[in-house]
Amino acid sequence: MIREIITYPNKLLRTKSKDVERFDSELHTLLDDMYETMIASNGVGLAAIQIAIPLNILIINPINEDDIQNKDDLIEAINPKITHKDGEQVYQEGCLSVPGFYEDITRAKHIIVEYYNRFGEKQTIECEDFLAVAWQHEMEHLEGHVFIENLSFTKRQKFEKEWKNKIKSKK
Ligand SMILES: CC(=O)Oc1ccc(/C=C/C(=O)NCCc2ccccc2)cc1OC(C)=O
Ligand SMILES: [Co+2]
Repeated sequence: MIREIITYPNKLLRTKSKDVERFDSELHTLLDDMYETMIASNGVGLAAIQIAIPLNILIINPINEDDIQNKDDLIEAINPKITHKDGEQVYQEGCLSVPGFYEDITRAKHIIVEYYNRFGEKQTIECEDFLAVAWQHEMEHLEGHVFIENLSFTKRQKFEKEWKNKIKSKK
């Protein structure tokens, strides 16, 4: 089912998530709910903490070259660890927990990640460019960070001002 996505500055987003211990049907339901929730909000990536579950789980469903978000390309990662990163790239990121705000963020260009799939099988993925951005963005959520924390002081001030006006205009 579709769950509520918590948004900045909800304190829960600052939680450091814990490793998954059991690869059971409860985990599978959570993964299915994360997928439904992400797709319903036009997202390409989601970490469990964004639906208030402090577990090291993230999903990424990249859009392919034909501009289709194919479920065949869905990545479900449990207890992921980045084992290697190098290079540098800038990408304009957005986040379902910071709706409507986009900013250029610098991250590693190429990474290697080890993680477990929904059946507890160990996987290793090597990726770069967009997929590397998505992985690093979602992995930051597991550490209790949101992408705007990478902004320079001045850009962060600009964001906070915009965000306050946005929330005021909503009320
Ligand atoms: C108003 C609003 O909510 O705008 C959005 C903001 C973010 C998003 C999705 C962001 C997202 O999936 N981020 C995952 C992390 C990521 C960032 C950059 C590149 C790879 C992976 C969707 C939005 O909704 C629409 C309709 O575009
Ligand atoms: Co995000």
